[in-house]
Amino acid sequence: MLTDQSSLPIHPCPTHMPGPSRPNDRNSGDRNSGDRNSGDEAGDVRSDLDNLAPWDGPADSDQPAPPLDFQSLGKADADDRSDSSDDVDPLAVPDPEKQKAVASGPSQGELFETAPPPWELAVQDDIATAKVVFSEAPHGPYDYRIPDDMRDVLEAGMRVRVPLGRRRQPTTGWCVETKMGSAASRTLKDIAELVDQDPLCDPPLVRLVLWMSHYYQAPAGQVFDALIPSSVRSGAGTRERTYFTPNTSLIDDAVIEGLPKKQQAVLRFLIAAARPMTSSQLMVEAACTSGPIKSLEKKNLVRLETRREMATAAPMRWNLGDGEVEKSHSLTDDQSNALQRIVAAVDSEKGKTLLLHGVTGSGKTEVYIRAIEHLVKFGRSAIVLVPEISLTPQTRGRFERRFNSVAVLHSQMTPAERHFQWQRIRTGDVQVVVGPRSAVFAPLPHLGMIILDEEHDGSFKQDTTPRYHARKVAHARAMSLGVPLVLGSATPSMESWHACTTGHAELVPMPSRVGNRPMPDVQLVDLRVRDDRTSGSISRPLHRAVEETLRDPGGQVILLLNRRGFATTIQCPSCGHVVACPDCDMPLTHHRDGGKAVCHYCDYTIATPPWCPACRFDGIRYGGLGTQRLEVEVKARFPDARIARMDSDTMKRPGSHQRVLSAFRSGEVDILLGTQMIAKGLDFPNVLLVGVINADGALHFPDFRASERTFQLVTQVAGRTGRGDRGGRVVVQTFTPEHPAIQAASRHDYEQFATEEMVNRRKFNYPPLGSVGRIIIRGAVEDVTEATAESLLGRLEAARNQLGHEVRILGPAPPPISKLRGKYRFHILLQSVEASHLGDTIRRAVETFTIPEKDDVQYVIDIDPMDML
Ligand SMILES: Nc1ncnc2c1ncn2[C@@H]1O[C@H](COP(=O)(O)OP(=O)(O)OP(=O)(O)O)[C@@H](O)[C@H]1O
Ligand SMILES: [Zn+2]
Repeated sequence: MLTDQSSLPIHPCPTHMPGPSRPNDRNSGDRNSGDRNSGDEAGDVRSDLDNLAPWDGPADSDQPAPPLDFQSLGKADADDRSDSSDDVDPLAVPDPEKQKAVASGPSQGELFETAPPPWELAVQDDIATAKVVFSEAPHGPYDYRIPDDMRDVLEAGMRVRVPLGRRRQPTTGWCVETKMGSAASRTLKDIAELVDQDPLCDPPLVRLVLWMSHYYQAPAGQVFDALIPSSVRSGAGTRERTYFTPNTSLIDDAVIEGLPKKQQAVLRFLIAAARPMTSSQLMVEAACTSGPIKSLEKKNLVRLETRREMATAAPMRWNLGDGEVEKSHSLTDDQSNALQRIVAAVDSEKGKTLLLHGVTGSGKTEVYIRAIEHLVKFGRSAIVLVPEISLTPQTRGRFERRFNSVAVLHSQMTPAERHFQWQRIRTGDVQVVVGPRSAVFAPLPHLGMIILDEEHDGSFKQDTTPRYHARKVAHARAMSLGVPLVLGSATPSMESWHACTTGHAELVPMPSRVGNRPMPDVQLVDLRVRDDRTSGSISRPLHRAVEETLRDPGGQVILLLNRRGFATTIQCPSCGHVVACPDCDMPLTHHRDGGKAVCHYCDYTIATPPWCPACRFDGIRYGGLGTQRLEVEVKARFPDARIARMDSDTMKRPGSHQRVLSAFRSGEVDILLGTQMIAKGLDFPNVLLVGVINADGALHFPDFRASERTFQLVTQVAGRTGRGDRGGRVVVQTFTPEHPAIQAASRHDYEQFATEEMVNRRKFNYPPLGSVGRIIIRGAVEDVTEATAESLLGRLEAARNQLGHEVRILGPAPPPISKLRGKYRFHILLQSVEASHLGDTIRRAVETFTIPEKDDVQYVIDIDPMDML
């Protein structure tokens, strides 16, 4: 990859490194690292930003690199686009040396005043070095010498143990590059030890790590940790076994003849077996005790080799005897057209993005399956990413029945299972990987396609470092391998829709439902109209509709309320006091089971106070509506109906999700009520009515995506009905029936919504028309935190001005959650039409930005944030 050695920034052995990130000062790197165990935002801490070396080589594959100018979807931030406007490597990371006006680290010149004499250069050419990054601060990269005996073994993507600073024990890091010759080799320390025998990441994945590290401004070591599950890193479910082989160089007939009888027998057996054997295998098969084996070992006539192996056999395959059958349907016209276009993309062997815009119930899954069937014929494999909640037995079953070898990854696997699946995937045993966002990293050796189902779903964005979006990473990975990326949704994200209008993705519409079923009728109930209102949360029209549906034999109802708990505020009617979380300043939610008041941001829980904690007034009031209160009301209104509630409170135990859904499927439940969990992907033909209790819930958030979320939620939940031959209808309760998002959802009109929404986004160049970055600053003392935010703002403005980039910088301001887990929060928003300008500005600003340890303030960079809370 690297050709011009002389221009390399040399990262000398850490102990010799001056400057702010000097690792021998143990604390300096951890300066901003805060409390690593505090949950969501833990660990996503910036200290010194990586001095990334110039990883700007071409892709390893001989596939032509696709053009990269992919507005906001997968724009890989290739700043060196000017070099070659067309063939830009999607994983290219710009050369910091080219960009840096002020070098932050020591340059080669500063370190070595005189050039080494030529004879030394000749020797140095023969020195192999490795670049190593760390997940804990200091993050590197630092160069190390590769000892001769490791030269042929060490590759990028392996873990190594190396001396770091003054630490007594070697530190584990990831090798990201090996190369020959280094002018500074005299000062380099040796790699102490290899942790892995084989790389855990192949070269394309290593490049993906480096690209993610650059784009998301996260330490490469932490990106590796996100890529390689901890169960794999720790070898969960494995054990070490020692194997014996004959030491042929010392063995001849005379030697064997000279041995005692038992040892002779064992050695002959081992030679004849012609494979390495463990001592227990030998003892059984050669019918001996451990004595002769030990003697042979002492005489050096057998060689020992330890290997780490899976201790357990395959975890059980999903129990397919669940009474379901998977029919292979004859395709609808929409489906065959969509399939043709995907197959054409696969056969073109080019990286290409397709957006499958299929209305709810159009049969998108069948298209994915057929497309994968096409791929598997050529020995290739696919990744299917789904929202975690869609990993229901229904989805698993669909894939497992149609392919011989499927790996389903989900959050309830044991570490050993996860490791086992990872190994299976890596050996090329698996045709299809189905899983949530982290499955985008599945190490399939012959990856031929990536599919994101429900691509608009918020769960594809990770909310801890590295704060990646699986769609963007999937795009980068697919394009670098030259394989298609298929995005599927009934309500595509504005990003993906925009990519189609700019020619960066191909739109594949599926406008009709399977069997030409009509889309369900949607009735809007205006909650401002008195006559329709009741004292509860279910309006008269919705009440009537539920009654009618329950009278229909087998008719089922889904009710959506996107708020869990019983009451969302606990307020004193006398003094107005609201019971709030002391750590987050957010109102506590009353949960009836157990009489608890819970903070939904940090889980802080107290017994619900019987009187006002402020004025002792005896008559505290529960306001607002959660799913628990709705359940109580529904039970009272429809006493004969069988009701199930589905939200994260009732779905805590493994398998509970599946139990409720199969009860609903088999007709043992008449009314299923719950949060957005029930809005996604469910396919039940007897659902004749969907009720939305409050469509405005998400509308008034201070977030430019509020309309989009509302449209998606209402459209998706509406799509759960009318999926059988019995039709279906939808009742949506709202205080703003005239809102464009609600209007468009009521007509199932995505295009109308998208067109209007794009006009709004254009006004302020919000994504997808521009890029947004967010920096959250948090600390224990409010004004110190604010002052830190202000000084970061100054850096950002200076960086922008130096670079001459057009970047709008807003803030610092307190976000809606202005206090979380006892820390005050401020945020700064950055906006730019060019993603790379935004990234450069932040990178430049934080390069030398350090916060005094005593301030106890940390900051987090979130590129393409999905929420502003
Ligand atoms: N060609 C076909 N003929 C008959 N039934 C089909 C066909 N294709 C799919 N189906 C069935 O139609 C139903 C809906 O399919 P699927 O769940 O894939 O839709 P979808 O497009 O993913 O919908 P949603 O976006 O609402 O989740 C499933 O029960 C599936 O088995
Ligand atoms: Zn809290």
